[in-house]
Amino acid sequence: MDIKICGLNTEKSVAAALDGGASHVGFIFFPKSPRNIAPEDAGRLRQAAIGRANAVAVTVDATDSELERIISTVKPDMLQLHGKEAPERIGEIKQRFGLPVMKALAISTADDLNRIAPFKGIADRFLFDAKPPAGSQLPGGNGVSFDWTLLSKLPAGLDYLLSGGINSENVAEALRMTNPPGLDISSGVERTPGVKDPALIAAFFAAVRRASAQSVV
Ligand SMILES: O=C(O)c1ccccc1NCC(=O)[C@H](O)[C@H](O)COP(=O)(O)O
Repeated sequence: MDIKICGLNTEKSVAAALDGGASHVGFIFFPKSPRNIAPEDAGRLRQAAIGRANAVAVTVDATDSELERIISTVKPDMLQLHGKEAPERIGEIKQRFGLPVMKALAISTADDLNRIAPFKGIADRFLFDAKPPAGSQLPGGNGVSFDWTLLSKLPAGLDYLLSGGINSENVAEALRMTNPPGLDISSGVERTPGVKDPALIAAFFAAVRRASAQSVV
């Protein structure tokens, strides 16, 4: 199963994610986020992931020139579009930059699942996150979960990461309820907003391994 640790901004946190077995390491390019990172710093940190994990650049309604700067500096393996990007815009971005795209969609009701269809065949993957709480300036990284039972209605075979408020305590339940192709976690492995804790990252991977072992028995 894929596991993306998102919002990394130090060498130690990248190392903890890679040592734990992360398939994806995420870097946030959104100035209002406590996890925002300069492309030059992300470009340096992502070196450790080469040959071990995919580097994901997370942007929010970025312009072509912003994307150009991030992509040329960081050389990510994938883009995560976490804003209000329409399917047409995603098609343009894919054509212009030639990178796979993961489209983030916020889920709070069964109706939100209807927003998936227009992106099928355009987005390479989905990331299902919770809606930001009232007053939050962040479209992601809010540490809140949505009702995972809604995902029982997903089209079969859809490739997605389950995201939003996942942590060591609830990951077993998340896996049991949704059996997702992948997981994404950010604030659940932080000491304070924007500050990843290598010990919490290690504990998270241990919790995933325990949960996976139990599901095999
Ligand atoms: O994490 C952020 O600060 C952020 C800001 C703007 C857009 C997206 C952002 N995060 C994207 C992610 O993929 C997070 O890992 C995801 O939202 C889950 O976060 P959390 O609920 O804290 O685990």
